[in-house]
Amino acid sequence: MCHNQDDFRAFAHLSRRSPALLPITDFIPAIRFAIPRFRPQPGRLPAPDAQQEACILHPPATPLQIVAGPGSGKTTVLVLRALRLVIVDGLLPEHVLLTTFTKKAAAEIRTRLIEWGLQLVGYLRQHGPSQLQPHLAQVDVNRFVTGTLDSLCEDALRTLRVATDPAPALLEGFAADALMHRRGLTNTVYNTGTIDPAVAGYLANFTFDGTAPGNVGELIRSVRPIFDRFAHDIIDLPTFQTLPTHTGARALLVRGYGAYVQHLRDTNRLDFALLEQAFLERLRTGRLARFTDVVRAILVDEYQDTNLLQESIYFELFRRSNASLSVVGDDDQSLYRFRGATVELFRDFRTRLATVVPNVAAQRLDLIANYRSTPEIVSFFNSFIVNDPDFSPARVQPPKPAIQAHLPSNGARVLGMFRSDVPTLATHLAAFLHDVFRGNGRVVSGAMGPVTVAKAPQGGDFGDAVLLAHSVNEFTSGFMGSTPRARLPHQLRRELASRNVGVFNPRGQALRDIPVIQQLLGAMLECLDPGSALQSTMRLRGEAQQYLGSFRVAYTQYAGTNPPPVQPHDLSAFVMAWGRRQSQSGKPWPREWPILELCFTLLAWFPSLRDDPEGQVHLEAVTRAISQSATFSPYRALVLHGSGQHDRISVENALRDIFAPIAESSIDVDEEIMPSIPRDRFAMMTIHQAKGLEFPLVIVDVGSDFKTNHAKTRFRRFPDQPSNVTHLEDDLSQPCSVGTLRLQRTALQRTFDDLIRLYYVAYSRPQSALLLVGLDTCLQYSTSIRHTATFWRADGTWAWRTPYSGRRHPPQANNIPLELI
Ligand SMILES: Nc1ncnc2c1ncn2[C@@H]1O[C@H](COP(=O)(O)OP(=O)(O)OP(=O)(O)O)[C@@H](O)[C@H]1O
Repeated sequence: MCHNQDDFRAFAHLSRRSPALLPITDFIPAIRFAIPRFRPQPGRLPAPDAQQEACILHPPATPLQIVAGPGSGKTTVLVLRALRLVIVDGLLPEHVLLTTFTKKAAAEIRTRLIEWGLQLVGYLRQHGPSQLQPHLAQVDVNRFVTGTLDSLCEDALRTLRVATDPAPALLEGFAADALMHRRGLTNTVYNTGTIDPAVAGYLANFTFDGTAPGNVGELIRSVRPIFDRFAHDIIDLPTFQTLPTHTGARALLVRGYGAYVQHLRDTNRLDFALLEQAFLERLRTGRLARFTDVVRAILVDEYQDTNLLQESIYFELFRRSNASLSVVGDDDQSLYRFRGATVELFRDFRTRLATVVPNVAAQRLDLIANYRSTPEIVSFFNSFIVNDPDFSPARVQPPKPAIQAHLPSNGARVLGMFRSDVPTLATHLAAFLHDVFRGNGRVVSGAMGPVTVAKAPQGGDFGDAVLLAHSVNEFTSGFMGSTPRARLPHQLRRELASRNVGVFNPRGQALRDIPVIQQLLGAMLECLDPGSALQSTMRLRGEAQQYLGSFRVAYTQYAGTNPPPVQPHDLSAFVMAWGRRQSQSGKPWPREWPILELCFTLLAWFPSLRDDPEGQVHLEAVTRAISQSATFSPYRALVLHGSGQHDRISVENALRDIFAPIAESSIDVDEEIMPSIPRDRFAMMTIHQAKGLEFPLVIVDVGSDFKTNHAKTRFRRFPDQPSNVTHLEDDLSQPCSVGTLRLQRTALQRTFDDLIRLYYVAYSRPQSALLLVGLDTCLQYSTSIRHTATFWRADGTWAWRTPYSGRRHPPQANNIPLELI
């Protein structure tokens, strides 16, 4: 078989015991000599430990699945394994591909590879055997191929093209949505201002509240996940459109999808889902030979969040390159079902790989030693993950053993702060944080006596703490005209501000609601289209008109304060002159003016967008919207002058393609834009964002939104309905090859699984202290507020409550494993 011949060629290289290279038995000692953090020290456990060593030294020719608990050093292991492939097995860094889930994690891996790689290579150049030297002379540790799978696909498609494959342009979310609307949905699903009723009826199954999309914005938001899933789930479209229910709607959606994909193809653009699809297609048709010929090792981090399309890419790469394959993940930390992540692909990795590549038997190794958290925290998240017996079949079989704590105790138990209302909670939490980071610490009771929760003596600051929540929105969304209410993140921001402490929560509000962004956009609007002369004649949706109006008002009010600089001209004068296309420098007005340049010029009057870390993130979101609009908007984000009717149309296009999407909240603040946050800021982030991170003090909001057992909040704590994402999985199960795999658990079970994994990730982030916060109604003995995060089980039993002996039940649950402060 061709595969086996290739196998021989590649693995002969990998398993060669060449005397020219470092013997495998010398690798770990070399690490310990060369890299300071692995140097043995009295009182420190040897690192890497025995389990990590087994993973690093595992033979490259046998695919490896590492099931790694939180804080078990999986990144460490991946990096050392990659270095071993170079030093022991003679690969060059450019042969080794390492992928992970986020750009941030990829950057972290790269930093460690380069730092440790340089130390190791430097050491071996001096102390390694002479036969190793010619190989080391070729090793450049900067050449490891690292990134997210998307970034690697994009790179490969761009750089490894044959002359007939043009370089594709990659579209960001809102640009892809705009084209999906214009080229895919219009004239199929959406005709002359109306959404096809059959399609609306079908989509209602997957909207959050079960109502059909009522306008184009909602239509786009409900269709996008379906189109993405067509690619990620590798949906067989002919089967999909002949399913017995909603057949007409399915057929229309498939037509719309076809038109959208065709348009992108014709104009040589790709959205993110199609990027991976295009990569796989080229891989399969042998058009990426230059890539597969070079790859000798593939190491994948965060494999538990892989989708079917990505799995197909990895398997195809493996099949074609016969590279050494190692995947690392933690089924208990899979969080991205809504993006098509399918934890079963990790759970069943070995059997799935064997199906695709016969005669290959992957091996599983577990990493269960935790080097991040105190034993009290480890024991807390261990008991959390086994709390609900109904969850256990969802885990890797057999489940990895309980995580073992390796750090010493600091005496503190897991803490809880529960108050009667959010303002009190915010005040007390701010006071606690202030004591810890600005005062002498806060004394709490520990199992062995009082313990002081205090900042690190050297350099400890607010940057060591984080608030994690399912959502960090600072306000509730106003419902039916009601005023939005300030949530814990906002109340805490105010409380900390009153103590002169800044917060970093750039995703706390939609871009369109941030006052300084409103002022900037209003100024830009008044430059482009003074007095709404054009805007008022355009057919924009009500929400867009309304917000664009309020941007202009925000600008007018701000300009009224005559903000500096006022020399050589003030803000109003600049905007008015721009509106008249009248140069203030006496030069003739250019024929084309990039809107991005207008934005940057205006920044002179908006210093917080330049200097404040939150402002920088918001500004970046706006400038990305402008530059992305240039990829699809007919006038490429330019304003024309002296070109007749094009002058007007260029402005109308800018309003429609840049400003309206911001006004309709179609542009997100990218969670990966993270400027360097000053250490004295207190960060708030979603649990999703915190994946892979660690902090000395982690505060998890488990209940500040739950005063009563309101039906509307159940999906966040104790769902009585399957989530819309699991509904969609069910709907697509037949035309998807992993459909039945997912259906091994009911949609409601999967909805619970997602919540359990979410809070498991949250509870495993802290190093020294974990504090759960919420309203005290959540802890009452007779509470009706069930919540997975507070150890309720799907069958309605509650681990924190045990039978009482007296006549009246106690006011508070009697088995709460928290030190309440
Ligand atoms: N053998 C070891 N001895 C001491 N510390 C270690 C060892 N291995 C890893 N660590 C440390 O443990 C912490 C967790 O490691 P790492 O960030 O690689 O975890 P992870 O497995 O990726 O975690 P998660 O899955 O929760 O994101 C890091 O601070 C790392 O330096």
